[in-house]
Amino acid sequence: MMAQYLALREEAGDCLLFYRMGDFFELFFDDAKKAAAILDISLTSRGEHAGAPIPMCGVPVHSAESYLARLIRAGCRVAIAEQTESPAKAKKRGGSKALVARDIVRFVTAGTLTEEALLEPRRANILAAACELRGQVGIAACDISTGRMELEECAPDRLAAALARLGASELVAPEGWEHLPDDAIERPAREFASDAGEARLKAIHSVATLDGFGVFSRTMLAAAGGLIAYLDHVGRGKLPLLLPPEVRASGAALAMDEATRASLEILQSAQGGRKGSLIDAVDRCVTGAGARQLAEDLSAPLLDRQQIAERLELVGWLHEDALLREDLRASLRSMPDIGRALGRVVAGRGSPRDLGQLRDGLGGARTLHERLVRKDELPVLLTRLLPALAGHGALVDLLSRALVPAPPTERNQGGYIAEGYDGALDELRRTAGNARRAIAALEAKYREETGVAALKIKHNNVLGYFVEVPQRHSDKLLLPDSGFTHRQTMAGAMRFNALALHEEASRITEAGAHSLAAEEAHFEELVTAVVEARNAIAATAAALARIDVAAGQAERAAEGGWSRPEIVEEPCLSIEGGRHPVVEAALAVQSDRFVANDCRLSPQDRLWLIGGPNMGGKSTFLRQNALIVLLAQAGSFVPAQSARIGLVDRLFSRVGASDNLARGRSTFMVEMVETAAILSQATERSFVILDEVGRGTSTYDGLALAWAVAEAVHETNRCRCLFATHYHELARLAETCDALSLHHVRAREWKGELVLLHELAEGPADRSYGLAVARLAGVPAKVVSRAKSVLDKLEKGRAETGGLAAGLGDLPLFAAAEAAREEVCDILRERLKGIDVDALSPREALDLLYELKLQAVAE
Ligand SMILES: Nc1ncnc2c1ncn2[C@@H]1O[C@H](COP(=O)(O)OP(=O)(O)OP(=O)(O)O)[C@@H](O)[C@H]1O
Repeated sequence: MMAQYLALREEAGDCLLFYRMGDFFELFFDDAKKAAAILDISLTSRGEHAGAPIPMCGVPVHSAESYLARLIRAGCRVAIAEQTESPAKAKKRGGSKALVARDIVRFVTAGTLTEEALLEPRRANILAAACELRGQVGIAACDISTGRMELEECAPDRLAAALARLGASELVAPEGWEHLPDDAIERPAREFASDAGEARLKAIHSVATLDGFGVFSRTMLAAAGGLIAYLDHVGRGKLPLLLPPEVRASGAALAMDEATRASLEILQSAQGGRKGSLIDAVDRCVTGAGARQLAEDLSAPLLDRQQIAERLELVGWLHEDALLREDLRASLRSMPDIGRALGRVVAGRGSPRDLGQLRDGLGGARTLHERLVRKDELPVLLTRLLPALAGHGALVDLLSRALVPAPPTERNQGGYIAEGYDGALDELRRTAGNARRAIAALEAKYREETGVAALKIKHNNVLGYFVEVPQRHSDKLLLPDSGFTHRQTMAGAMRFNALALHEEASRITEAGAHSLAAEEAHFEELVTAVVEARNAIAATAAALARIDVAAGQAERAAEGGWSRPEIVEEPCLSIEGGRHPVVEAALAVQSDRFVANDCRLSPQDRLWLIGGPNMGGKSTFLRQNALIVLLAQAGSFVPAQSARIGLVDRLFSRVGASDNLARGRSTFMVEMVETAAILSQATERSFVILDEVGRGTSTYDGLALAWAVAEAVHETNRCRCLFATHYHELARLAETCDALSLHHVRAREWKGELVLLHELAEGPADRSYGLAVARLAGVPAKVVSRAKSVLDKLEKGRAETGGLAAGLGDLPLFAAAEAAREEVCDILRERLKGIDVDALSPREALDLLYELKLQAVAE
């Protein structure tokens, strides 16, 4: 056994090995230690290896799923080694000591789950593959629980942002790749071959060319090849559901990098959970599929005004008609998750219950279609979605005729094919039923014949049917001519067989086996019918999800008094009465009111410097505007009285000195790396929020950096930007930057107490209130008073010297300083251009070089 185990262990690689032994999956050696610790089960030992006891732990097969779920959540991957022959067969093959053959039948990994119990209903489960070809990165992503597959291509420096958008549970990449992302599972580089990828996709979808699905680059196909090869590996050759791949055009979505996503807490709060995130505050979907679609929408808001308008039109339509919305949501709520049921069926892990879910879901979609199609003036998006809801009539009828109303999750007991579907099956069931009745009649007959009133006919899995009498009444049945044969003696009872009973029991067993086989055959037929219709079923699931998202957004808008944003081309951002959905919800819990604020950015006034006290609401204001942009471009209503938004191509959010120690960089370093990314990437169509950039270093350095960054954003990037800062000195930028204006969050000191008004006003902040906030926070009065005297001294010094920013007014503007440097370069460039290198003698060339060098240094 050890040799077999070690061979499988080797094959399992870095996965834990679940080694099937009878009714248990056993784990040995380090696997056992690791699993026992994670699962909190006892670690025992069995036998010896190399002179030491072998650590072992195990989990029962029937409850393996919940243990697997915990291991996967803890970041493990598991190889399942099953017995591939029965013990009887092994004995026949190799005698009584023969070892049952075992093989790894499947790998269970975070990205390749299909089991309902292991998946979160409201979250997509993405497996991604990435690789590089000729300087471009290809990414293939799929959710095998629903089969959706997407291919994209990007530059290597966009890889992190693309992966952040996908939020994959598992990522595979070629081993040794220069851009190998953290946490990627390394796979042999040869698996990422574009030819093989293309061939596999064609074979999976039975097409001669992929042109019908879109235009795919070699890079994308190479990534697809890597993805499919990995799926082959984990499924041991059995592929899950894969729908035709879709191309995600680069630039189709609002670009957001990882830091922006994290700081805006879109799908996850800073604490790591869904609670406190944007999606938690906006999700009113009634189906898991709707919630998954919403998460995708929020992760990749649109850039196409037409598409955004179509989504908004549908939300608006459902917003206006509350009755229809409620009705629609009630129907959707009762519908099963057909996308995932389909995924399981196609992966070969479907159950009768999954088929029942498909029947109910597709039937529900058909009813919804009938109801909606009768309405006048349907929104464009809905008219496009509606056809996908119908068209499954024949399949729904087949499933309805074939299945019982509530089919079980297990197939081995049968009983899921409905009566009337198959005459022969009904006959078999009748035979079994008759035999059961005959057995009941036999019991009465035997009682009468033997005169033992306590005689019973019972059944168990070992003996089958038998007659049981109390020990003291057994004499009569033990008589040689009684017609009963003794089978077993128990404490206080005796068990017998009888010919008539045996005959009836055989009839039941035989009919049972036949009907089970008949049901099994019907199950396979039904699965085939579903598999054939897989693309159409997936389209129905997607349409239902999209309708649920829109209805949920309409519901959320009605609940919170949200409005429909207007998306325009010119780079403006006019938000009246904007609110932060998460902060507002948190305040509502404590019955506090959120103070709505306006934001009015335009090409003439595109950078707002926002000052004001700590806790005054600066960060909240910055973020709420970013979130409103994000929601609007995702096609949602927004928490504002009105919003006019110039389409944003990239969204950046930076919070000064946020903690990112996990990456081993100092907070200030992180802040600067992130700021550098903005300065190099933000365009005139971008929207940037910068929250206290520069605060992570000394005052002078911080102020200098904040100053230069604000100037560069104003002069070079020319994007819309909200810049929160504590440096009063920055206010002087308003003197030189004409599209920059000063704002502050208001506060008042009233009877010595600080009152934060959370209200945005024009003009610079008058003072910091830092000490007042410290007092509010409970810093001891003695310390605050000492700070006050230090502050007085500092302020006196500032008044005398002109303060930290003294003299900065004479500094040439960022662009002007840059231009001066450019000029020098231009003179040199001009001279270089004029040189005919071939006409120079070596001596002349050397002289020229000296001259140029002299000029460059002199300038
Ligand atoms: N518009 C608002 N209406 C009501 N309460 C608000 C508003 N904005 C912020 N708050 C409350 O004030 C708290 C602090 O807000 P926020 O973090 O935005 O302040 P800040 O000015 O960025 O502070 P700091 O400078 O210390 O980072 C929030 O957690 C919230 O409870």
